Amino acid sequence: MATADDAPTVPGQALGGPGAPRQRRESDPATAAPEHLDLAALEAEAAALLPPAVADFYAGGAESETTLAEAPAAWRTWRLRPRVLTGLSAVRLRTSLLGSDVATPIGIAPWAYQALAHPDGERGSARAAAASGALLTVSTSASAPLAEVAATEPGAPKWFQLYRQHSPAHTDDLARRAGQAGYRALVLTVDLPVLGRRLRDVASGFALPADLPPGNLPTESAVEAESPVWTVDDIARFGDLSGLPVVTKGVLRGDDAARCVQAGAAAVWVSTHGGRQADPAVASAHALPEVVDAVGDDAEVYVDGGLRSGSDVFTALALGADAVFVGRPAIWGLATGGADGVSRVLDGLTAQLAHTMLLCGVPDVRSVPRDAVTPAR
Ligand SMILES: Cc1cc2nc3c(=O)[nH]c(=O)nc-3n(C[C@H](O)[C@H](O)[C@H](O)COP(=O)(O)O)c2cc1C
Ligand SMILES: CCCCCCC(=O)C(=O)O
Repeated sequence: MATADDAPTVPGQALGGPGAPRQRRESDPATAAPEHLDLAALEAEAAALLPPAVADFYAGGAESETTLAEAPAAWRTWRLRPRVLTGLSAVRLRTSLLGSDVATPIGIAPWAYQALAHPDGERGSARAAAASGALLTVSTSASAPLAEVAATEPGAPKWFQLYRQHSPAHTDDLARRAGQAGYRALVLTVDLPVLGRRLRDVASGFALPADLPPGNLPTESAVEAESPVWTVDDIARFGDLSGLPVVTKGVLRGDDAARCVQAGAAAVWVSTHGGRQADPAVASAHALPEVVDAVGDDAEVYVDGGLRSGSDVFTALALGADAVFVGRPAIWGLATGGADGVSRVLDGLTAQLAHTMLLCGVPDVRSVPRDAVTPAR
């Protein structure tokens, strides 16, 4: 049996068809039958386990929550165009992102304060990503220090997401330390010049508990607040400081994507920040083609937002994404099952992707053809 870690292909026979093995190994998407992952049930389970204000902080979006609500539905405005009679019986899931080899094109998006969801926190996400062969993006607002998360499964590829939050010196220091700690890319989140108005948090009075570990907060007692705004010049500056390729996360327009790449970004990440920033904003599923066209072959393109099934992931790859990332599904996995829960989500989605590829006659995640999807009529 091919596994995610030692072989690039996943045979179709194992993907829940007649005679498919029921026994499941972590890190082996070939044996994780698609029906084993029920994200709606997982979401409900997580909401019931978490304190209501924390559950709302994770689930919520900004303003009218239109962007949040439309994100999953926007992927379903595309339809698959299966190719038949291909003789395809195995698919390749392994790919390379900014030079790092991964077993699946589905990674974990940066999300803040993971210790609020489960004691495993960011270290749990790191273990899960390593077990599933997936890329992990670690937030500046992590509840564990960046070096400790990097040292958890040190051989597994991780990227560090940078926010400006405190003093300029502290931000520079985080970028330098991310490079030294072994992160393989620096992700600048550019869609948060100011925090979105999250009305659920206002209503619940959500505040971080006093005993939440400080993570990457500065240690100095007097800390000035820094404007979170980035400019295009920061792409080269923070690339130099960290020694890492820079990814700009939160791009929704082709012209912005082209500016990022011109300024030195190695990749552009299409995102609405999970509907937590501008609202109502264009859905990632609709912004992606414009960004892909603008970037061409000059940089990699990733996407997140509302991806909830293997066919959603397949659609994103067909529209030109090199990889996708999930936020809330990883939160639900961590909240309900710690590191193992996150792995189950990653493996389940990867198995669903493999299943869709087999159904559509597409052998390789690195070259899903654009004509494999069409707008729904
Ligand atoms: C609770 C929560 C915390 C987040 N924290 C961060 C963060 O620290 N940095 C960041 O760049 N994006 C953050 N995001 C946005 C995610 O990286 C990602 O863009 C989004 O969750 C993707 O949409 P999805 O949740 O529908 O998969 C956060 C999202 C959520 C839901
Ligand atoms: C400087 C802003 C911190 C934001 C915290 C995490 C985040 O991105 C979110 O969406 O929430």
